[in-house]
Amino acid sequence: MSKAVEIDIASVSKIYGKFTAVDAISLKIPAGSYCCLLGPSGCGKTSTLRMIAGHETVSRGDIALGQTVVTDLPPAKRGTAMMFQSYALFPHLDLVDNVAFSLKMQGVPKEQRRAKAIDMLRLMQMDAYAGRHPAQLSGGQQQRVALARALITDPEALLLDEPLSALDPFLKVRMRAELKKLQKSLGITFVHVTHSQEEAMALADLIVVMDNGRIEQAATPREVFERPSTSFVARFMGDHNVIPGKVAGAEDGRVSFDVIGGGSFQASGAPLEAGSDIDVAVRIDRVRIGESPINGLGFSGIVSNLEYRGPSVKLTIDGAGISDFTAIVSDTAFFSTPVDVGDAVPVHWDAEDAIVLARANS
Ligand SMILES: Nc1ncnc2c1ncn2[C@@H]1O[C@H](COP(=O)(O)OP(=O)(O)OP(=O)(O)O)[C@@H](O)[C@H]1O
Repeated sequence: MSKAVEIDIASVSKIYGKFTAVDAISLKIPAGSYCCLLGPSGCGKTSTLRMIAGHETVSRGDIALGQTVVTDLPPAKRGTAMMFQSYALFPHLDLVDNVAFSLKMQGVPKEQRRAKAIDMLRLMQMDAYAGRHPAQLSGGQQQRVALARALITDPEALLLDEPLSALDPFLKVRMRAELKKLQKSLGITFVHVTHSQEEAMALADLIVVMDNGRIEQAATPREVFERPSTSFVARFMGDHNVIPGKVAGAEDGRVSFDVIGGGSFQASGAPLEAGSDIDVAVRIDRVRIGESPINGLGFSGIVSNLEYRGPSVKLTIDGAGISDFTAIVSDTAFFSTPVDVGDAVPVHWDAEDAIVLARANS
């Protein structure tokens, strides 16, 4: 039943009064992919989603679904469906009438729309509850009904605004797996707004990291994790130490840099002019402790905090002008030579795990 379409966002801006919430973004979301718009509160992800849906006007630029430019079309004519954060179910209607609502608006005869609504409830394994009202359902069940209601129009793209935020942590993880399964089985394009890195990593084929109305990086979860393109992405994804410094020199794909008031280090990256301000990202899970640093790939510092996490231990270390440097080491590695808060410890990493990034614009 797949009739997925590519979503093409071309130089789209959203301006509220004098405030630019979305700033000339361009993005192609491949047909049939699961795309997560990810970023902190206020970065413009909901405005972007609402412009795709047609619930918000586009100030500049164009949006196309497949071959159709939808910029000026009303929501119902776009081939998209939207699922809202609060689910927006009608409390006075039973589940069948809730799910059948948009078909009623389209003038589909009662028997036909009820039959389709029951089919959709069956797809979401909610047909046994068809006669209930929303208040008689759990959060996860309400979410399934909201999905059935969004999918009843056979959309080419489903747009989801923080669909898991109302659920408790346990249910969140379960419904997340269901969303992914549903997207795979329907084969349509999903665009899902979230501020959770973990959620985006778990779900997306394409993660679009946004900040201040702009796209910082659009890539697969693995690329975003392994090769963050900016310091903002590295910091926001939370899996890197971001160390500010100044370029001292460069040769053979290595950049030497100095931390203000601290040590001199090396990282991987293209040559940059000496004196340029840079950030360097070091993967927190690739840092080793207890090995003497060589060739500017580590330092000696003092352990300022320890967190035991079961399979791993998180250490916070200060030294060489770097504060709150984080290392995640396996429990086995940690307990073979344990250290305590206040101990001096050498930390070490490989050159390919320290990458030069564009300095954050903030
Ligand atoms: N109708 C509006 N009028 C004026 N400003 C608005 C309006 N809607 C959103 N904004 C502003 O635009 C910016 C982007 O909002 P948007 O809702 O797109 O962000 P978001 O990334 O989805 O944030 P959140 O995660 O908090 O929902 C915010 O600074 C917000 O205050």
